Amino acid sequence: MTAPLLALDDLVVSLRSNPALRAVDGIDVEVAPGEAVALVGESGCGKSVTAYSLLGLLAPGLAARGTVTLDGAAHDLADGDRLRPLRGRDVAMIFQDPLTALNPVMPVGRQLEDVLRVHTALHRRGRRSRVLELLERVGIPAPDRVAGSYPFELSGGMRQRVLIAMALSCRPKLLVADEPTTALDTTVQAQIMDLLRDLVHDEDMAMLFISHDLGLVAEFCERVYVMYAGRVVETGTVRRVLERPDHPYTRALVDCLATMGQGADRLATVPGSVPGTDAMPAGCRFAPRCPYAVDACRTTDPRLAPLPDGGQAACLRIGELPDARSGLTGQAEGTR
Ligand SMILES: Nc1ncnc2c1ncn2[C@@H]1O[C@H](COP(=O)(O)OP(=O)(O)OP(=O)(O)O)[C@@H](O)[C@H]1O
Repeated sequence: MTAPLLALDDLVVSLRSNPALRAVDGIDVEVAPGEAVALVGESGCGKSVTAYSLLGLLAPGLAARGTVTLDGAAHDLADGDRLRPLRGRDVAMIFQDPLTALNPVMPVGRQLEDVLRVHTALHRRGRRSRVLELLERVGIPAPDRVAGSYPFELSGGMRQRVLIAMALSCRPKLLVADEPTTALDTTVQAQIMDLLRDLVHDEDMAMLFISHDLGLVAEFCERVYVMYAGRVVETGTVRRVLERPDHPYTRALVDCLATMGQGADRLATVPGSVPGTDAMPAGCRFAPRCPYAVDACRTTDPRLAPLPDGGQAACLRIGELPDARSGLTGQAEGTR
């Protein structure tokens, strides 16, 4: 791999009230220039906390440690304030709910101009025309009218486009997108995903895409990190992970996707739930929900290890599990 654009090294995020409790527990993530990489997992696995850490935007009750290296320059993640200059300039983020990220009492054009004033040397007229150019770039049909609108006057899809324009305004090298389409209906969701795909391609921007939706990840990303209970449990190319998921948790997620593909009328879910930071099981954190778990899984904490066909997974029973393809529909062995 070429030198990564982004490397998160041994990120740990703990609760200030009790540092023994960890929302993220020692993960490494790399993104190459121009690459679209996903963090995937159910709600509560630590995806958002990971993204916020690298932008120095963690909630006050949480503390990060570890290193982020961006374009060759290393930064200590413990010092969120020092990460601030990276925001907007090198890394931009778009959020789940665009309404909370926009100022409700200022027209969106002015908000975009403000970002340009802080981060560029453009003069007033230059900023004005750049705002219109950016709004046009993100597919807003009447940029002049939209620039003068307040956020509440725009639809959810339009607001997300405005936020994407804001993220693009300083030509960041990396776009972090945290569930950017969750709040939108399906048609608009597809339009926003198409827009993001085009931008990543045309602007040669890298993307860290955060989602619980393996289907979106499959369409959109090249590599994936599957997170469970604050850890990365599997990583590899999206293609390999979807076709031959190795970790039982990834298999369960892929299974849900396959069930939905077969026209299930309910959203398929993995039975059980992700443990909270104060209830992490000993041994493998997925063992209580894992159909393949044996006694050793409940006492030994598995570490990521290379897989024969590329990527890595953290499971004691890799190699003993049934073929992943049959694992999609097959039953677990009677090994409990
Ligand atoms: N401010 C906070 N204080 C204490 N614990 C937190 C805080 N924010 C998140 N957590 C905990 O950290 C863990 C990871 O949460 P996180 O929001 O990163 O998960 P996620 O995978 O992004 O889920 P979602 O898709 O719902 O955002 C969870 O156990 C959560 O309860």
